[in-house]
Amino acid sequence: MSTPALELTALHLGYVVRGELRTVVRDLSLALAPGEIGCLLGASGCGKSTVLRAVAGFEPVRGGTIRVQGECLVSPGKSIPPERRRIGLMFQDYALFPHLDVSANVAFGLRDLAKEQRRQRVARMLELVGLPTSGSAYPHELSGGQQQRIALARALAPSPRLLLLDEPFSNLDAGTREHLAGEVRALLRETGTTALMVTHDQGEAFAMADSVGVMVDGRIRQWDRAEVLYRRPADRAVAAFVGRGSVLPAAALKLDGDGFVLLRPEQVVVDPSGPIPATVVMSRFVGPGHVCRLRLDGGELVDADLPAGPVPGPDARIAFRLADAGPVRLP
Ligand SMILES: Nc1ncnc2c1ncn2[C@@H]1O[C@H](COP(=O)(O)OP(=O)(O)OP(=O)(O)O)[C@@H](O)[C@H]1O
Repeated sequence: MSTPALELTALHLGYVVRGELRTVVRDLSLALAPGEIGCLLGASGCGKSTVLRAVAGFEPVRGGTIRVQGECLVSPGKSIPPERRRIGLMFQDYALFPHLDVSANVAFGLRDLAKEQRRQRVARMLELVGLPTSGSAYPHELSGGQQQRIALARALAPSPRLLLLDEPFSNLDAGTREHLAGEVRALLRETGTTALMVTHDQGEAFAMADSVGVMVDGRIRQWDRAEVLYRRPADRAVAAFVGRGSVLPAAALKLDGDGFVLLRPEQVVVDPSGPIPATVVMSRFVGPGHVCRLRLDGGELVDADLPAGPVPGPDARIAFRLADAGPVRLP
């Protein structure tokens, strides 16, 4: 394998609170190939922003190493300062400078370039993010989505070796978020930029990333492609965090063996001759079909996505079978 663009090895991170070290990230390792987009996905407080801040150089590392393109930035006793890391940032709390126009914002990291080169680079970046005529606008004159594109242009302008994105679209409405995530992904591809993003939003993670790490309590539980996380979650915590579904004892679905299985809503097939009886608790039209909640006779609740057509009302008795690609057994 070629040298990873980013390599975190056995990272330990924490904060000193009232004189005591509180570890919040434990033994975290990951590697991104050149041009790869990775994402840490996890609930609030799991430690994902701390990882990004440590890679940027804003948090001390308590153990482990950070390498970018093979260069060691952090190891025991060594830490290269943030301004020498050549890493681009798109952080929520690193908004555009309100008193500078768009061109000056994008030019911010280009002070080493001659004036004409700088002007050309800014124009190229504004074109890249689809806002070629916005150079003289001020941030407050732009929409939230446009501001994020300018923030991206500013981050990419100095050709960073790595781009870090912290919940980059969380202030935007759901439609804009999805659209922009797709656009930014295409842009990073076009520029061959390696990126590490963090978010608690699965939609954002899946829309952007090649590889996603689900983080629980300071550790990566599973690092995989989105589809693998969805279809073969490594444990119950990942199963519960990624996608909709129900974690049930195998016996509740009349399957052999002990242990638990993950049943996704699309794996429930309503069938009058199916082996599993249930009662409809709730059904809601979402177009083109319905989302339903069913109660099994043992009391377990199951989410089901039913296709378009008549849907039994609340309290109706139904029966279902499992789709061929049935539930996944969980360790
Ligand atoms: N400066 C700090 N001093 C002490 N503890 C902190 C500090 N910053 C964060 N923490 C704690 O570290 C843990 C991880 O915080 P972090 O911000 O990395 O989580 P996160 O997963 O990014 O959450 P969010 O999505 O809410 O930003 C939390 O328990 C938080 O309270």
